[in-house]
Amino acid sequence: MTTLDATFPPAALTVLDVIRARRTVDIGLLKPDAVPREVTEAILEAGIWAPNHGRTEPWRFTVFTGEGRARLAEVFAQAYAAGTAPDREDESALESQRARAWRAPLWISLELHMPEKPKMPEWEEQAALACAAQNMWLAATAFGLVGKWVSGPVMVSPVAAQALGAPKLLGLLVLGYPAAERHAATRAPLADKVTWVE
Ligand SMILES: Cc1cc2nc3c(=O)[nH]c(=O)nc-3n(C[C@H](O)[C@H](O)[C@H](O)COP(=O)(O)O)c2cc1C
Repeated sequence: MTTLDATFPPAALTVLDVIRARRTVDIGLLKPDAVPREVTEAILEAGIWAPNHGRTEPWRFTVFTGEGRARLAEVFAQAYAAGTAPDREDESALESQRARAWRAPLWISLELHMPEKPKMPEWEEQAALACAAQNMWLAATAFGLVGKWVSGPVMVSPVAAQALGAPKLLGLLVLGYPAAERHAATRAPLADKVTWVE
C-alpha cells in the first residue's frame, strides 16, 4: 500500500489504517484478558456482512470463550488423536492439544455450510467464508485485538468439523489483546503485483 494521502476521506483513512494494522500474532503473545461479549458480537456481525455469491451465506461460527474452551480442548484432542497412529499417540501430546485452547481468550470457528442444492462452485463458498474471516479479523483489529487464522491439520480436521456439526472447517480465528508491541510487517512492492492497462 502506498503512503496514505491526508486528503483522502476520513472513512477511507480509517479503513486503510485498520487494514495495515492487522497483524498475525502467535497465541503465546496474547494477554489472557477476556474479550467483552459486545465486542465479540460486533466482530461476528462484521463477518456476516461479507459478500457471498447468490446470497448463500455459507458461514457458521462457533464461539469458544471462558469455560466454553473446555469443549474446544476436547475437539482439539479428538482431532489430534484421529490424525495420529495409535502407537504414536502419547498423553503429553494430547494434553498440549487441550492446553492450546486455554492459551487464548477467544476462538471463532470458520465453518463452511454449502447449500443443500449448491448453486455456486465450492471455491466461491470458501471464498465467501474467507471474506467473512477477513471482515472479522479487521473488525477485531479496530478493537485493538490481534491473533491468527489457524489452519493446521487439527484445525481443519474432518473430525473437528464433525464435532462442531459442520460439513467442513476452514480453521479458526484466534483472538486476544496483545501482550507485546505489534511487530512490523512487509509486503512486496505494489509494482511487483499489479499491471496497469490505461
Ligand atoms: C487461509 C489462511 C490460513 C492461515 N493459517 C495459518 C496457520 O495455520 N498458522 C500460522 O501461523 N499462520 C497462518 N496464517 C497467517 C499467515 O501466516 C499470515 O497472514 C502471514 O504470515 C502474513 O502475516 P500478517 O497476517 O501479519 O500480515 C493463515 C492465513 C490465511 C489467510
